[in-house]
Amino acid sequence: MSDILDRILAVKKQEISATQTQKSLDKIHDEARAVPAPRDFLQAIRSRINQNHAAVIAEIKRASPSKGLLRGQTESQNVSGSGHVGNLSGRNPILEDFIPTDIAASYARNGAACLSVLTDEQFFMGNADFLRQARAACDLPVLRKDFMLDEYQVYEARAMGADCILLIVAAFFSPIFQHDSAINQGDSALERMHKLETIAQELGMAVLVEVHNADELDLALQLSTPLIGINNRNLKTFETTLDTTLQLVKHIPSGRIIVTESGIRTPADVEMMLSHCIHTFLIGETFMRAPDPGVALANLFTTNLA
Ligand SMILES: O=P(O)(O)OC[C@@H](O)[C@@H](O)c1c[nH]c2ccccc12
Repeated sequence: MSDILDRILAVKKQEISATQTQKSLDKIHDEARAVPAPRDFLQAIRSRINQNHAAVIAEIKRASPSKGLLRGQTESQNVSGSGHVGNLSGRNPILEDFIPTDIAASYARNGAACLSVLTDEQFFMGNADFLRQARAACDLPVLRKDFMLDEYQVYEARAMGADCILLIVAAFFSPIFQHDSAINQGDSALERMHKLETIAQELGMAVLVEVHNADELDLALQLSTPLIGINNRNLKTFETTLDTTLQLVKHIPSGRIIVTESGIRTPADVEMMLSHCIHTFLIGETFMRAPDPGVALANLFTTNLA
């Protein structure tokens, strides 16, 4: 039975070819060069750390395949059809409205370094418009959180306003990339990751390369980006353990910025990471389930760096 990452990638393959027939690579290429200049994602992280604060990449994620709906309502639940539920007192906070502009502004007010916005529609109920709206509502640089396989998606990311892309190493190790020549076009995993990184950098975007084990980390360290994400959630099984970060961090040379991703919930989790000199965090669910996501961020990060 194929795992969840393989299922997602199979859908991505269809999406990439479908969008490309609607809009050519040349056209998206032009759009990527016509949008306003990118914001400096790396600098935003570095300057928070230089000011002795943890750098938080705060995520806007409406749902996930493992947890279902995290915030807001689905179309069928939304009786009014307006996208708003009205201000009922005493309601469950997770049924608060999902309004990307409000969430982004709250994250920015409460000290986030950057945003991450899920744009995958089918598995995460995300949308490119959520990224556009969130970015327009604040000054923070924004990561397009999606499953990248093809150069088309990198241009598409910039065209929607993204300032950073995610490269998930496991995606390039997957059977769909390894065995489907329509997708790999003869490239090895490393060659394709290099190509996507180069395009992103030419467009002025940063690259967050995500790993989950030592083999993936070997490949990630061959890229030039300093941003290494360690995902505490295994995308094949969806099991989460913060130990993943603690194990892999030992193998990362100095000079890289390590981002601990997923499953961070409590002040004790944050303290534990800080005590291992990990200063950059990517957090979604904990904030999305809170009545006000930005306030939840401020409450989780109360201490300065040592
Ligand atoms: O909601 P969490 O457990 O705080 O996790 C956020 C982020 O790390 C997670 O959404 C994520 C990390 N890597 C990904 C790759 C694809 C989709 C989602 C992700």
